[in-house]
Amino acid sequence: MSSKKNLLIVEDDLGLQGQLRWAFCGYEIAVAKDRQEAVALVRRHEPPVVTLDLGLPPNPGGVSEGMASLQEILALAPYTKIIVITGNDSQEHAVQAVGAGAYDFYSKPIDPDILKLTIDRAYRLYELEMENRRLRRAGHSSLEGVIAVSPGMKKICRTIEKIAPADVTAFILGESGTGKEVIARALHQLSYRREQTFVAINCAAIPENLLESELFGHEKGAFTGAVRQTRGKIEYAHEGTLFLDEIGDLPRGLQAKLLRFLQERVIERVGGREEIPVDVRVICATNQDLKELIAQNQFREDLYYRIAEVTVTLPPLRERPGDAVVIGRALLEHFSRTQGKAVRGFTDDAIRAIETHTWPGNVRELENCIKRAVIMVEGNRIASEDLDLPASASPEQQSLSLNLRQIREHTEREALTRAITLVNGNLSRAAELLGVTRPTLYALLDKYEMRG
Ligand SMILES: Nc1ncnc2c1ncn2[C@@H]1O[C@H](COP(=O)(O)OP(=O)(O)OP(=O)(O)O)[C@@H](O)[C@H]1O
Repeated sequence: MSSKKNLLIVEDDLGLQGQLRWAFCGYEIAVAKDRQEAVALVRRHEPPVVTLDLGLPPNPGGVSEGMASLQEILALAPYTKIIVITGNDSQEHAVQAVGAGAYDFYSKPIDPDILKLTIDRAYRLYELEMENRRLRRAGHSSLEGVIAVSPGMKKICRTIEKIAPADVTAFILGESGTGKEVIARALHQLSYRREQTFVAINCAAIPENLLESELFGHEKGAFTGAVRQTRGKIEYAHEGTLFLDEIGDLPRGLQAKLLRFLQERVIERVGGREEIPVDVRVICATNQDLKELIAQNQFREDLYYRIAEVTVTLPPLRERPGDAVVIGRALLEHFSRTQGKAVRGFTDDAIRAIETHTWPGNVRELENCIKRAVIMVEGNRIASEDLDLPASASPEQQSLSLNLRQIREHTEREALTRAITLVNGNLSRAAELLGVTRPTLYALLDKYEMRG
């Protein structure tokens, strides 16, 4: 296969075709004379860049065929960079074409040297976007649904990978919206129970008098309204995973019953006498300080040790350098698809705003913010004002440390993450941006365990 870059020239004028072929001989060139051929060649070669004459047969004097070709090519290959070639008196059509998704326009007469600059720029952008997408996919960690680039979260992903195959009871701690349920689901997906059900129950959302039967089920006639035998969530999760969210809100009486289940792996339905063996993996989560609840006698210490066989503490988003931007990009892609809007990215100031905001509501707040911005934005890129965030964190929101080594390490880590995020993971460019050599960059990445 040729290592040359593919370029498709869509041009009906034979003279111009020859001139362009010759001028761009450094590229692997395909030439189409009309819409049909152009579309066929896009299908075959998937060229990253296309030059497209707007005046094509059967309407060489107008722009309808050119515009239709533009739309068809973009529908087939939305990342293609199309440079529209127009007559020098049709600026209006050029602008219209860019509005319809063309990368740029060029007015005749053609100066190949100048056109080549535009084409080269289009290639660079295309490659950058591909790298960006690759990175975004890379940001999708080995854990389903979990996007993470920060060292803290990567470490957590490794922990989850390790504990998934073992049937230990995991305890996930973290502020609201940090992704505790996402991590619990990912843990289930990585375990041998993945084919079975994942049952989630929020202990704080169900009134105390209903929670027992919700968890353990009940026999017919166990209480007024118990008209038939009903299985509880624990039984539903048999052979799968049971996720008990807000475990700190479990009433004392039920704590004893849950403890017994965790020790003996049998349940008794409310009003029942039969012991039913259930095989589930239990994952608990909370954003409360259970030690404090134990001290206040609101949570049983023996239950705590039973559920916390392995504790995973999710850092808040503000302590996960780089995560807000990569998660933000994935959310932008998701919401622009689901909202049917062609939003292509963030402006640099929007990225800075995302990086500097402290996200007290964590990923959930980020999610709401990006969704709103996608709905409200008028152009095809989200700017900082569309995000509607405060300009920057107030000094009291930023923790102060007076230990010089800690400050240096923290700053270095942040600079590395920022640089790598800004250049979409291209390490040569990150080294350039940081003013260090590549080996120095690698050494720093190793030092902070930020590689791979
Ligand atoms: N690392 C991540 N990558 C992608 N999406 C995430 C990530 N973490 C969280 N989310 C998304 O953020 C939202 C909140 O996550 P989740 O419900 O897991 O948080 P939580 O800590 O369980 O919240 P709460 O304590 O309020 O129950 C969800 O929509 C989830 O999909």
